[in-house]
Amino acid sequence: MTDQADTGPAGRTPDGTPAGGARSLLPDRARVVVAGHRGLVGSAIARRLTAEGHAVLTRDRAELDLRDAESTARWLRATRPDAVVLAAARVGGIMANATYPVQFLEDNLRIQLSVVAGAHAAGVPRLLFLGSSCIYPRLAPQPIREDALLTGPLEPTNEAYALAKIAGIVQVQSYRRQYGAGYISAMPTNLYGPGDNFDLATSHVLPALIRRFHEAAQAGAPQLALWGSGTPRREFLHVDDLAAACTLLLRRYDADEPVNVGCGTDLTIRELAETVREVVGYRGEIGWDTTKPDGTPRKLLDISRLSALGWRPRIALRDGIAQVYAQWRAQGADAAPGPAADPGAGAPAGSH
Ligand SMILES: NC(=O)C1=CN([C@@H]2O[C@H](COP(=O)(O)OP(=O)(O)OC[C@H]3O[C@@H](n4cnc5c(N)ncnc54)[C@H](OP(=O)(O)O)[C@@H]3O)[C@@H](O)[C@H]2O)C=CC1
Ligand SMILES: C[C@H]1O[C@H](OP(=O)(O)OP(=O)(O)OC[C@H]2O[C@@H](n3cnc4c(=O)[nH]c(N)nc43)[C@H](O)[C@@H]2O)[C@@H](O)[C@@H](O)C1=O
Repeated sequence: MTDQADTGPAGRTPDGTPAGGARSLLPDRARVVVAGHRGLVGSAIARRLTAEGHAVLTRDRAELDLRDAESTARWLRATRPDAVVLAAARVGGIMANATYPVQFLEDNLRIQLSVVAGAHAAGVPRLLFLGSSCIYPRLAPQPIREDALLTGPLEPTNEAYALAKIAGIVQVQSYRRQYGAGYISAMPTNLYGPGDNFDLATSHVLPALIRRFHEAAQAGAPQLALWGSGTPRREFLHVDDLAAACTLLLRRYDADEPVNVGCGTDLTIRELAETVREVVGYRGEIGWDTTKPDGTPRKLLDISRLSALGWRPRIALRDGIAQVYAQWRAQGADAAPGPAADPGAGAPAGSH
């Protein structure tokens, strides 16, 4: 069995070895702060850590704004965890990134400064920083290796966010180089899973397509216009697979270079749309609104570094989409009215 199976008895990893133990960089029953614990990624990592027998420590945003360096440092000093996972960030899809570059740059820089510096000041020995595949050059050779970082111009629609994330990587590397801190970075590809953001103005493509196809099917709309040309290629990883990679890295990885986390295969947005359409059961026509941006043409990650540690993704894309769609409907979220309803349904810019 790989290190990737879902759960095991408390205190043990899914491959049956102790969650901590002599070879692990994370002690048994570690106390781990998860910053961003209510988000897509943070909640999945918190579930995974709990399943492995660790204690997850959190603070809601209403009590602690992580952009506030002093309060964050005070909380980390009082908590003194064994490790910190930094999964708090301002996150969004292509339109949110392109529309609010100031917030994507400044909020993320401030959160990273607070949490990483605060963890070091509190003597926290392990920290995992979550970056993103958008840190790599827009036209990086595919699949993208970690050493492609800073070798070319970035994708303009998410340049501000990417630069904040690159600063986070360098910050983590600097604490390692200057102070010998056991701080590491993971670079996930596009993620999806339970608890994703379905707000059409700010979401990533996968939850947006689930919602838009669902609403178009409910309305009996004959056509639905999706964004861009449909030709960009993306790689999609279920967040539970990411969470397994993150706890593996906390246990086993202790080096300067970031680690890519992807599933190893990609598909076009058009192919993704066909898959989501089938899962949801929409029978109308798909059009493409080419006034909306495509973003990066392709960003498939090279995952050899992570694979060498024994990690494998387990959740097939179609199964994951069906799971997320079922969960979203079970939560009654599909019935929610409001401003996020899709103005594009039934009014495509062009059909193919
Ligand atoms: N989603 C994706 O496709 C990808 C995500 N990532 C990375 O994973 C990480 C998490 O992303 P994801 O889970 O998708 O994002 P979400 O938006 O789902 O979650 C972000 C979390 O950060 C918290 N947060 C944001 N700002 C603050 C703040 N000022 N103070 C306290 N908490 C704050 C949010 O709190 P609240 O819930 O209260 O709003 C939320 O819990 C990010 O670093 C992102 O770059 C990387 C690649 C792809
Ligand atoms: C994770 C990653 O996520 C972002 O980068 P992105 O992958 O370009 O973002 P996306 O998921 O929003 O779009 C992917 C593709 O899909 C197309 N698309 C079609 N129809 C819809 C649609 O309805 N909504 C959205 N959002 N996209 C659509 C869209 O035009 C694009 O071609 C950045 O935040 C970046 O910083 C980052 O890290």
